[in-house]
Amino acid sequence: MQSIINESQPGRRKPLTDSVLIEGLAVEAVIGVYDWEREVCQRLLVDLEMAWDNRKPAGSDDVADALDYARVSERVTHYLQGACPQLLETAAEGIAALLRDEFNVRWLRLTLRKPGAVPQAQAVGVRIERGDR
Ligand SMILES: Nc1nc2c(c(=O)[nH]1)N=C([C@H](O)[C@@H](O)CO)CN2
Repeated sequence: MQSIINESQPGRRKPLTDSVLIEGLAVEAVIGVYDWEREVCQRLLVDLEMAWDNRKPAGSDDVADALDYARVSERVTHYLQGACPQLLETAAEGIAALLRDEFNVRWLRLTLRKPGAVPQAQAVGVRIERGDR
């Protein structure tokens, strides 16, 4: 008997359970809503979990099959240093869009922290999830 959830149906993708991680990527960038914030660089910390099928790179031992966390880190840094948004939300959405468009990441969870923003707090930030695993 056919089950109600049939993953062998054409067009139906199996959820990806593997991930590639980047944690605590530190980037100095212009970001903020106040005038003084447009004149200085502030530290941002990026945490990323990105769905990826890690079986192929594990089999080939070839970084070309992997989601290269070094290339992603470089691209995210470059984006943040060029975008100069006011809000963390805007920055987070921009990063999510480029990961999906340029790196073919189908699901991601992104946490963006601004450790210096509220002196009484260790860090403040936003977290988003985009796409489907
Ligand atoms: N949800 C948000 N709240 C605030 C942000 C932000 O990006 N997202 N930004 C600021 C200021 O830029 C702040 O970081 C200055 O300390 C305030 N609130």
